[in-house]
Amino acid sequence: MAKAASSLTFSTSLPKLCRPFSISITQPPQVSLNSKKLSCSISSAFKISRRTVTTTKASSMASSGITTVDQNNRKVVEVFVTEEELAVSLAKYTADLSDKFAKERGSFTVVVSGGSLIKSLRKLVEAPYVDSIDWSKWHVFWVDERVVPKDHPDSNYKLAFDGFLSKVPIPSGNVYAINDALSAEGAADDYETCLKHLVHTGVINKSSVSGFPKFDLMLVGMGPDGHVASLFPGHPLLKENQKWVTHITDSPKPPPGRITFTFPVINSSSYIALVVCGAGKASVVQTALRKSQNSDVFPVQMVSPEGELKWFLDKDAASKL
Ligand SMILES: O=C1O[C@H](COP(=O)(O)O)[C@@H](O)[C@H](O)[C@H]1O
Repeated sequence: MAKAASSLTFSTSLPKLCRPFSISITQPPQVSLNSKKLSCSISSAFKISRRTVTTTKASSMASSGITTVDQNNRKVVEVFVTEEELAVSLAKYTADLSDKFAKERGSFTVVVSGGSLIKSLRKLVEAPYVDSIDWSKWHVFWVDERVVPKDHPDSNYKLAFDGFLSKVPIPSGNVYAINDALSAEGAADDYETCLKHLVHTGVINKSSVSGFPKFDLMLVGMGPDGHVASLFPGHPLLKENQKWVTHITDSPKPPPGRITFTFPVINSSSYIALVVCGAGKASVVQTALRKSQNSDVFPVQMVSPEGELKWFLDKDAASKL
C-alpha cells in the first residue's frame, strides 16, 4: 500500500479553445434499464446526429453510455444515468490507460485533483482492478494542492490517501505530494523543480509540441464556478504561460493558499478525464459544451489537451445539454 508521500521538491500561448465539433454518437448505450425509448437530441454548438437510445429517463441527453466525439476523436462526452455507472466506467478507462502506458513506456504518470473526483475513483480499489493494475508503474501527482499540513482536512493529499492511495500498492516514492513546510510560493517552486527532475530522468514525458511536461493521464474535477485545478474564473493565473506550477494566495474557495499546475502543463497531457457530477454544475457544463465561440468564460473551457479530452458526466450535470 502506498504509505507516506515523497516530499517534492518540480509556452506556448494559451491554446485556441472550443475546436469546432462535428459530433456523432458512436457507441451503443451501455445499460438498458426500463426500456423507455427516447430520441436523443443535442444541438446548438455541436452538429449532433440523432438516434434512438434506451434509457431510464426521457430527458435530453441524460442517457447512460451516450457518447459524443469530435471529428478527430479528441473530445468525447459521455453521460451516465448514475454516478455509480460513471465510477465503473472511469475505473475501466483508467485501468486501460494504465495497461497501455505501462507496456509502452514502463511507467504511468497520473495526475489527480481533489474534491469529488476522489470518490469517483473508488472502483479502482475494488476487484478486478485492485489486483489487475500494475500499481508499481504508477507515479501520482496533484494538479493542485492546498498548502496545509498533509493531515489537515483540507489537504488534497489526505483526501486521495484516505480514499484511494492507502488502498493500493503504489510505491511510496512514486507519490509526489507537496512540501507542506514551505510557503505557497516555495511549495510551487519546489514542485516545479521536482517535475523538472522527473522529466530529465524520463519518468515524465516532455511534449515535443509545447516543451511542457506531458502527463499520461489527468483525472480532474470541476467546481460549480467552472474552476479546474486551482485556476479560478477571472484570475490572472489563467494567463500564466511560462511556469509549470504556480501558487495562489487569494483563492476564492478556501483555503486561500494553494499551488496549481498551469494551463500549458494541463493542456500538454496525453489524456484528460474531466469528471463532473451534480445539478449544481449543469449550467457551466452547458456553457462549456454548447458554446462554439472561443470567448472563454469559465476556466474549464480552457482545458484543451494535445491528446484526448473525455468528459464523464452524470445525468444531473448533463441535464441542461
Ligand atoms: O478546491 C478544489 O475544488 C475542485 C472542485 O471540487 P469539487 O468537490 O467541486 O469536485 C477540485 O477539482 C480541486 O482539486 C480542489 O482543490
